[in-house]
Amino acid sequence: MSAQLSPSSKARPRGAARVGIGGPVGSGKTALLEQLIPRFIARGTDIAVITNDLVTAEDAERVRRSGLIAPERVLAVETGACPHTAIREDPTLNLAAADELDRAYPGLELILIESGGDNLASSFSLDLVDYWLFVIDVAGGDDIPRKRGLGVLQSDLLVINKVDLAPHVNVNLDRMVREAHEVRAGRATLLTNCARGDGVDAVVERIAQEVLFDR
Ligand SMILES: Nc1nc2c(ncn2[C@@H]2O[C@H](COP(=O)(O)OP(=O)(O)OP(=O)(O)O)[C@@H](O)[C@H]2O)c(=O)[nH]1
Repeated sequence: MSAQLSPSSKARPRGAARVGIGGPVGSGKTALLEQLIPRFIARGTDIAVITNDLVTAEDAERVRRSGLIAPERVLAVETGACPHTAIREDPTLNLAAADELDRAYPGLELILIESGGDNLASSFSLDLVDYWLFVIDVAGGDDIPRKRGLGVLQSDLLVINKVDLAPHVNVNLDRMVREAHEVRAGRATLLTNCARGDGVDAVVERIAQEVLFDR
């Protein structure tokens, strides 16, 4: 596919599409990233990654060490105390990192930007991303969709992760999904087990269709 067909190309004629991955602390954002990277590489998508951490580059180091992607294609943004500032109010650091990747890799098609772990109200600026995922997990409780956090309501794709844990934490998955559909006004919701990779192909497919326009 050509990145010139992506929505991002309208704003940035030669740039890669930019996809945000946000969500509460520990919901599985990095685990999802680690499942997405090999799938996009296998389908021939030219990708790079930006991770956001509070005061370290821990997530970036984890992804670099994983061997899933060339380490130089993974940039770290250190956000300080407020992870959401760097993806919403003032995304300057992330924009600079994404521009740097665009310059370094002229054929780049997709940049995955993982936010630091935050709360249910976090969201991405559309100046930074073309599309964003919000990752919650069943261990946080099946009432999360009912709490109507901004991430749950407004993300382009809601990912409910750790479905394998549902029986162990007394979560009624059917009800959780139903309530997610109710509050999201038709926006997509997908279920994953990022420890095993279950459900991740559907996430890739969704991004390919909606961001890369590549079926
Ligand atoms: N059982 C189970 N564990 C998972 C799943 N996905 C992630 N985990 C585990 O959950 C923990 C947190 O996962 P991470 O990927 O580090 O979560 P994160 O959202 O990136 O965390 P922060 O960056 O600290 O906000 C790790 O111990 C993962 O192994 C899943 O689907 N099922």
